[in-house]
Amino acid sequence: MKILADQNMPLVEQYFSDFGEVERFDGRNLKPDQLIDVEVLLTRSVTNVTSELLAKANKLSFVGTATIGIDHIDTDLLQDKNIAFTSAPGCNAVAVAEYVISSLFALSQENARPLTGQTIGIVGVGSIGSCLAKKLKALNVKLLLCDPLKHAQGLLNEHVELDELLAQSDIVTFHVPLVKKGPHKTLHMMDKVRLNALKPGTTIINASRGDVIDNSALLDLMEAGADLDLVLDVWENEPNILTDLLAHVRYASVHIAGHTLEGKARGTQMLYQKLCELKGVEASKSLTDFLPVPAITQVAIAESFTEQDIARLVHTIYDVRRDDGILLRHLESDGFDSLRKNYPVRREFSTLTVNGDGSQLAALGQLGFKLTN
Ligand SMILES: NC(=O)C1=CN([C@@H]2O[C@H](COP(=O)(O)OP(=O)(O)OC[C@H]3O[C@@H](n4cnc5c(N)ncnc54)[C@H](O)[C@@H]3O)[C@@H](O)[C@H]2O)C=CC1
Ligand SMILES: O=C(O)C(=O)[C@H](O)COP(=O)(O)O
Repeated sequence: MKILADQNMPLVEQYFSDFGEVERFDGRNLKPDQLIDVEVLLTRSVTNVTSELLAKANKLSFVGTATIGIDHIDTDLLQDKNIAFTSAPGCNAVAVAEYVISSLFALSQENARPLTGQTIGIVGVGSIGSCLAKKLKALNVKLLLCDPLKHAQGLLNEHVELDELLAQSDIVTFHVPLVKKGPHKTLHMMDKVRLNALKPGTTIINASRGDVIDNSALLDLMEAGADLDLVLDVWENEPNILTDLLAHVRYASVHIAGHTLEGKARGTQMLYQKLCELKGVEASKSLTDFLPVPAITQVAIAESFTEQDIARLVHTIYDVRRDDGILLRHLESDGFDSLRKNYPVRREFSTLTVNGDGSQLAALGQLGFKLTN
């Protein structure tokens, strides 16, 4: 069996070589000829799986994307062609939630404004939004949640309409899929009108898809002197982003919010599990077979600790400012995709065990750290 996999997908040889020969491809430059005789195609978000790409795919029976987002895949086409498909729902939800939490603590430190008491609006309350909400409940913040689809299904009681959420929140973070049309479209959900209506001092975090915010309208607003704190991981027209916007962004990164070692590896594993299911074989390999021991595994904490102590703990594992530095310093010379390809190893909070006593400790467990007691 011929298996074609994105060059930035970890552990493919380890998981898939029992099925056949693995070949790698450059995600943004896959050509139809490369799909001749390929049975399994494993992609990430940068490969558009369209009828043009599949024009010569004579043996393709399975397409998997090791991502949560599926806006790059023509799923109707795959269904028409009877090609099995899976994505990796939730694979990097923890990673994105931790990216947001790292950003919140960094801003709180730099703005000398504690998180406690602030109102945080989460737009899109699926895998990522709900994982984030659960973690944030440990921090005494007020949460507002907006997800009209879940609300309509009876799965979210406390839904707040987007415009109300924008008016009431100090910080707004987006976790919606890219939906280009229909009543719940998210393309330019933050258009010129909504951007202009934001309260001065609002923080906007986008780690969903770049097109959710009209980047040109945002640039115009920032150039006109708007007082907003921007944390952007995703951009319109990646990899050729609106570089003028960078100067106005507090933390700018190259679409890496989900790129923990665990998040990416979980994505590969989920595709492996699906292929095993389709082939009727046992999925015997698991993440623990492959993930290395992290550099720091244990830390002790005093019985009583402050928000600053939690921030230090969070930033011991991941400080978003490390990624901001990478983008601003290297974008022109290295390019967006090269920075993504060479992204330094990042681990999740759960790799750190916190030793301590006291009633406050549970909050660290809720944030995702491991506890001994
Ligand atoms: N920056 C990064 O590295 C990553 C970005 N993502 C992006 O984040 C998105 C969300 O991921 P998940 O939470 O796992 O997806 P999900 O599908 O579990 O949740 C998305 C939620 O958004 C809601 N939603 C849809 N349209 C909406 C609207 N107009 N207003 C408010 N809510 C709406 C849905 O009802 C759903 O509950 C993905 O589709 C992907 O595009 C995902 C992983 C990593
Ligand atoms: O899961 C998603 O959706 C994402 O956006 C990925 O985490 C990042 O995409 P890649 O380009 O690394 O596939």
